[in-house]
This record gives sequence, C-alpha cells and structure tokens, in this order.
Amino acid sequence: MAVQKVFIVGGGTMGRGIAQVCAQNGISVVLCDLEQKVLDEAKKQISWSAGKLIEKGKVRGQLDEVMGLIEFGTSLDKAADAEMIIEVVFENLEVKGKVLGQIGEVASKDALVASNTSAIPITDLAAFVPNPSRVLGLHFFNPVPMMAAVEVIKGKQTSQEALSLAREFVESMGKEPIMVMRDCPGFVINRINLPSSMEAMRVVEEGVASVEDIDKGVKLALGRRMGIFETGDIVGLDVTLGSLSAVYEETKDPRWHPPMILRRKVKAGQLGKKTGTGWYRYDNEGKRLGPADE
Ligand SMILES: CC(=O)CC(=O)SCCNC(=O)CCNC(=O)[C@H](O)C(C)(C)COP(=O)(O)OP(=O)(O)OC[C@H]1O[C@@H](n2cnc3c(N)ncnc32)[C@H](O)[C@@H]1OP(=O)(O)O
Ligand SMILES: NC(=O)C1=CN([C@@H]2O[C@H](COP(=O)(O)OP(=O)(O)OC[C@H]3O[C@@H](n4cnc5c(N)ncnc54)[C@H](O)[C@@H]3O)[C@@H](O)[C@H]2O)C=CC1
Repeated sequence: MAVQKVFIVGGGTMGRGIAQVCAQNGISVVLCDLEQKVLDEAKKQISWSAGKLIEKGKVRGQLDEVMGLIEFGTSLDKAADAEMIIEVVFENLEVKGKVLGQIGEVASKDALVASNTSAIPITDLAAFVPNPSRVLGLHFFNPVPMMAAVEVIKGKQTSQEALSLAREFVESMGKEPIMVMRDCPGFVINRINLPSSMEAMRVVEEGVASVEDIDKGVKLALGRRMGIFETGDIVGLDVTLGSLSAVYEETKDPRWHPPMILRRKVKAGQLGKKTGTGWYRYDNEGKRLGPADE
C-alpha cells in the first residue's frame, strides 16, 4: 500500500523541502517544529518554491492544492495516524534519540520511521524506537525540490518489506533511490563528498588558495554546478560539523576529525546563508556579497 500520510518532525532547511515534495506528489503531510516562527518561514518558502516550479511546468496542479495538503503544527500527536514518519531535526544523536523516543510513544507500530540524518548510523537511531524493523534512513539532498537523489539506508534490523515500501515512496515522489544496503557512518554520498570538503577547508587553512578560487576551480575544472563552499553555505556549517563529528565519533579515524577552521566558524555563529555569514557573506535577501573574513 502506497504511503498517503506523512508526518515530518523538524521544519528547517530539509524538513520543509521534504514536505513540499510530498505535497507536490499528492501526499498529505504534517510538518512539525518546536517553533511557530520556523513554521511560518517554512510556509513562505514552500509557497515560493512550489509556485516557481508550477509556473515553469515542472510541477502539475495549482499552488493552493499543494499548500492545502500541508498542515503545520507544533505537536507530535498527529504522528499517530501517519504511515511514514520522517525525523529531520538537528544532526545530533542525543537530540534525534529524544525525538525518536517521543515518536515511538505516539506512532502506530506499523508506521515506517525514517531519519534524514546525514551521517549517523541508522542502527544507532533505531535503538530509540520500539520497532526497529520499521526504521530506516531516507537521506534527501539540499535543495530537496531540485535534487533527484535520495539515499535509502538499511539499518541492521530494517526489514526487507520496510525497505521496499520506502523505495516505492521515494519513487512516488519522482526521486531516484540510491540503495545503501549496509549501514555505516556517512552512508555513500557523504562518505565520498565530505572528504573533499574537508580537504578544501584545509587548503584554505594552510593559505594555499582562497575560498573563491577553490570554488571557481571545482566548477571550471571539475564541472560541479556549485562550489564546495557555496554548497557548504546552503547546507549549513553546523550541519557539516555535526556530520563530520558523527563519523569521527563512530570511527575515531583522524582523517574525519573536523578541521579547526570549521569548528571556529560554528562557534562564532557563522553557519552559512541562514545566519548571513559562513564561507561567504550575504545580504538580507540571501544575495552573496563576497567572501567572509578567515
Ligand atoms: C549535507 C548532506 O547531508 C547532503 C547534501 O545535501 S550535500 C548538498 C547537495 N547539493 C548540492 O551539491 C547542490 C548542487 N547544486 C545544484 O545542483 C544546482 O546549483 C541547483 C539545483 C541548486 C540550482 O541550479 P542552478 O541552475 O545551478 O542555479 P540557479 O541559476 O540559482 O537556479 C536555477 C533556477 O532554479 C531556481 N531554484 C533554485 N532553487 C530552487 C528551489 N529550491 N525551488 C524552486 N526553484 C529553485 C532558481 O530560482 C532559478 O530560477 P530562475 O531561472 O527562474 O531564476
Ligand atoms: N542542511 C542540509 O543541507 C542537509 C541536512 N540533512 C540532515 O537533515 C537534518 C536537519 O537538517 P536541517 O534541516 O539543515 O536543520 P535545521 O537546523 O535547518 O532544522 C532543524 C529543525 O528541527 C527543529 N527541531 C529540533 N528539535 C525538535 C523537536 N524536538 N521537535 C520538533 N522540531 C525540532 C528545529 O527547531 C529546527 O527548525 C540533519 O540531520 C541534517 O544532517 C541532510 C541532508 C542535507
């Protein structure tokens, strides 16, 4: 049976994108966050993005139909009748564990429980939920409405049935599943992508090249659509640090130790586009002004 009711907990950068893509594909969704102002911002952004995609003919239907499928709220109660619950809160095992524990108390035992974690092993998260055979990873990429890939990650106890349902769910949203058949920190794409981001940070730290020139280089020499630091600013430096820390904590491999330049920027609240400064500086409309001071 196809998933028709989704509950998303965490209405930030990723949660709102996932809610939008569900609604664009006719799926009812509740988007839940602790903060009403996050939900107000999410509503504005979804409306802008879905409106643009409808205008370009990339999404069928009317904007009010899409918006009508999304309910915004601050309580977890509505998770009770969802067939799929997606956890999209901060990249931190303790925070995610607490939320998953609360969801476990409300959700139906048959519901699929997915995490959008960037790097935390799914098996570690499944330990917080009563029925770990229904827990898996659904790792969307940013910006969700524009990126076609979704990693579908099997935890140690995830059932084949849960995995197949999740795969169908991803396909029903017009996305391409990348199946990750063995759980590991960072999964596949981040395991490949994060080392190049870390190396780019070290190149800056050593004074070998500037943020701008590295970004120019990866676009012109490697054909990437966005520079490493441009991407880092839309992802959020806190999210990158959380992801690297998760892999480092699990592996203790020094190659994954988060670079000092990243840790300093996060401490200083320079989290990227969302705070106005990260690797670059931005104005109130999100327009890039120039590189940030190192
Ligand atoms: C951290 C993790 O765990 C995992 C991750 O997610 S890592 C990050 C992965 N993501 C990436 O690497 C992003 C790579 N970038 C891209 O693929 C592309 O740059 C992109 C799809 C984001 C944008 O496309 P682009 O052609 O390069 O840029 P741009 O010219 O700005 O945008 C093209 C159009 O799309 C629109 N657009 C951009 N984002 C949009 C959105 N979210 N919704 C709707 N429209 C959007 C723009 O407004 C623009 O429209 P107009 O032409 O009408 O002005
Ligand atoms: N930002 C990115 O590019 C990507 C992030 N991810 C992952 O997605 C997850 C979320 O990341 P973002 O959306 O960037 O974070 P974010 O910081 O933009 O949003 C997280 C939201 O969760 C909310 N929240 C925290 N605790 C909550 C609770 N108990 N109940 C309800 N809401 C709660 C916060 O208020 C916040 O709005 C992380 O695990 C991250 O690693 C995955 C792919 C890409």
